Amino acid sequence: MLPLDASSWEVHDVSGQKRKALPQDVPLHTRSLDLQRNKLKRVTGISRFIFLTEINLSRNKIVEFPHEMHNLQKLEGLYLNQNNIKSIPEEIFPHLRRLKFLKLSSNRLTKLPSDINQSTSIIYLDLSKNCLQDIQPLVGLPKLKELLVEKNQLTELPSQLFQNGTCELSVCKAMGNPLRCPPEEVCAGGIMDIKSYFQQMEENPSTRSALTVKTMFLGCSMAGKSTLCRSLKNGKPVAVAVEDRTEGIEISQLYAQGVRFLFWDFAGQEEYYLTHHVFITPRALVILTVDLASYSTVDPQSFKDKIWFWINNIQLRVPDSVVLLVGTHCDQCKDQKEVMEKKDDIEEKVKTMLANRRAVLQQQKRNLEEDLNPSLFADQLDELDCLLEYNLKVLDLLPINCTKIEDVVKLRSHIMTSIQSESVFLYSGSILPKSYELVEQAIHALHSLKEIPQHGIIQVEELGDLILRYVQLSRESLHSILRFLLRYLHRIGVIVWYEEISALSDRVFIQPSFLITMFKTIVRYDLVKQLEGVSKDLLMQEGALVKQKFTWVDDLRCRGTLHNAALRILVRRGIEELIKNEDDLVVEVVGTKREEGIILTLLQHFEVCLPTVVGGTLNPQAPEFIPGDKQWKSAREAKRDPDGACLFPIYLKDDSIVCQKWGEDRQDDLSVHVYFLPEIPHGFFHRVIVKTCSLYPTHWVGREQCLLCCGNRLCLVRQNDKDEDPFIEIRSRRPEQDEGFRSLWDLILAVMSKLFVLSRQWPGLTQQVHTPCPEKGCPHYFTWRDWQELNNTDFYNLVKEEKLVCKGGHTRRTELIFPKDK
Ligand SMILES: Nc1nc2c(ncn2[C@@H]2O[C@H](COP(=O)(O)OP(=O)(O)OP(=O)(O)O)[C@@H](O)[C@H]2O)c(=O)[nH]1
Repeated sequence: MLPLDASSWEVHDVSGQKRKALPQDVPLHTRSLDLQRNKLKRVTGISRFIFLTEINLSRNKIVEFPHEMHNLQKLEGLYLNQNNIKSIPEEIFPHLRRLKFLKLSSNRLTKLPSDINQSTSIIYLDLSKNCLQDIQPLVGLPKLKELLVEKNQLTELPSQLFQNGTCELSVCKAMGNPLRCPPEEVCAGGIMDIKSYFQQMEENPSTRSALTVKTMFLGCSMAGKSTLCRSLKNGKPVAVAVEDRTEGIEISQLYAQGVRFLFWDFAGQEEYYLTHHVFITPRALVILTVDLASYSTVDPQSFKDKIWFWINNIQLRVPDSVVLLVGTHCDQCKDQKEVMEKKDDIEEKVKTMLANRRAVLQQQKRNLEEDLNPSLFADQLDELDCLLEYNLKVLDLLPINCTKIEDVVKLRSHIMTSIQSESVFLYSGSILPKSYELVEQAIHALHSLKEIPQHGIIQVEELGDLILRYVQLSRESLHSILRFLLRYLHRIGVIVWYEEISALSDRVFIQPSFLITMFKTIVRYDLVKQLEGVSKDLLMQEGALVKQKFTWVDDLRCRGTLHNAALRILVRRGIEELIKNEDDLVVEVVGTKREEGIILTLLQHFEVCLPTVVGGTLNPQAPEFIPGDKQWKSAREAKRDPDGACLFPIYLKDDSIVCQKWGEDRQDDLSVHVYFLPEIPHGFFHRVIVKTCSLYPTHWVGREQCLLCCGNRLCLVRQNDKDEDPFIEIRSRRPEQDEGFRSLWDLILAVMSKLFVLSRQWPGLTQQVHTPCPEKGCPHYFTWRDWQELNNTDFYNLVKEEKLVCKGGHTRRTELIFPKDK
């Protein structure tokens, strides 16, 4: 663990020994002392060790920064991460002149000592996961190269830190702060973007902070989201006909009192909900709409469907959002008393729900801490700490009648007050240099002057060239800010730019609603009907026959599979209804038999669908999966066939195919349970299917189960949310001939690593892996260490090291888990 090169007699290791005080037997000449993972609350007596060059006190319970540290003048490396330190006294760092490496992450620091910059040798400084509001004291550290300040309460970074000449910073990580200056999107681009931002600020300062609020309207179907959205925009009630259901997402803008609102109205039906993750971005204002007239205080399901489901999903996906509850249809309630009763009931239940979640996480933390070997769970404990730090703000419910003008006005001013209150909505303002504003204005101007096509799809490079005609900026200056600006505009909902998808990163969608319209043509509750309605002419354009249409309809209905030719027809029809004579655009979006279009790339990227070969039998010749072996041939090649078909798990109706192939569970099946905390998010399993199946040449899928096959070995993945603690089970079956036993575990591990990659898309989620104890009648599980490491660890060693003991005291033979040892 210690990077310094110390001879063994100078190194003293007393880590992980549950010590509450410094051990007596540490030799005075010790150079490197490892005390991590103990139970120290104070560090008294450390000043005797004046030869120490390095000390590791991480993962203890220290509450005060040890004052005696100032005596350790030879100290070069100091680890104090994962403690409970709240403050650091003055007069310590000026004595630590040789200190190069300082790790103080995961503490409770609110302030830095003003003299920290007198510790002039510091090269590496980790202050992430604290509560710091200001890091100005760091200005003046001449050798600082790497600065980590993620997940604090910083609203600004000191510009002096990034001026050439005053410091040598080459790495700065500052995500997870309510930053305004520079905004977080700048920090996401790394040190060069931050430097460029401050340079622009110097050249084109702006004191105005741009207040743009992405407002997402969520809630059940018919709750009144579109009505709210349109009424707010018009400042008076706008009636929405019952048959005028939102499909996908509708976007509109409102300028009010210097604030720009971007309203994203999400359709409430389930089919649409499963694509929302494509468009939900963090730190938005969420208006959760509840129809109060149909809400029941006595039926628990009512709260569950109308509120719990939504808050839970928001919490799992964007845990740092602010949720404003709005109760509609008040006029259809009996009287004011009923409205108030429902309001109180909802608020009370929301409070209980949030408190319960917290309690579950805390209990889970205690369970892990009390385990025989808590150090195995260090990473999971950190993750739980992170979840506990997230604080979804749910504001009180505002009851309104959408048909009354006073109520619409009341809601508008309520929203204004909420976002202007800093404590509620920290993220609404970003301070941008004037040049950024000019570039954004230019983009809008170009669009309204039709220099950017109406559909808004344009290459980043072409956009850059057009902007240069409107804004007086050098090509280099524009180049240095354009990517940030696109990232920023994407986050606030003005444009859509999928920077992370390599096939699309060179394209910007200036008009997000166009993109959504394309989505709507495929992801919709009545897709079967749409497909049935495809005309002969449209079929001919694609070179298809009426007979084929019936096959498509049948495959979609029975197997949740949509042929790409059918997809092309539906999307083309959707586009042509909007835009005429844009053949190139149609090809770009829809694709051809040989080349995948934008829409298919997006649907696959966001795991809405999985390219698939339907059916297939066991193939004993299929290559064995060897983790880490890049040469392994998976279904990937078949995957990107634009003339193939795609499986849409959202359209799957049952599990019959899987049940039929798998039969009954067997006693000697190996099984692993992955528990998700606080629960498995809605739509998660669909994406599990998409991710895992894409790895295997042969698979069968059902609504909550999928069966994978590699060679002649079978692996079943299924969701179980019927028990109190929901889990995903991975069951693997011995083949008749035993020679492939090792691969069973490989299959399991491969599926698990996919599961964990996927679970990272839900920042409000954590998971734990268990293997049920095979001892007859034993209800306990073997708990595994954190599997997140799977991707970057040699997991053969990881598994080998495990000594699995269940709470009933049974040990599991490791060779059963890892037969390579035999
Ligand atoms: N009387 C009354 N009717 C309302 C109120 N709010 C909404 N409505 C009506 O309820 C119906 C559904 O409203 P929408 O705004 O379309 O609901 P939505 O949540 O957007 O529904 P989806 O598009 O399916 O997601 C419409 O006919 C509205 O006019 C209200 O406060 N009072």
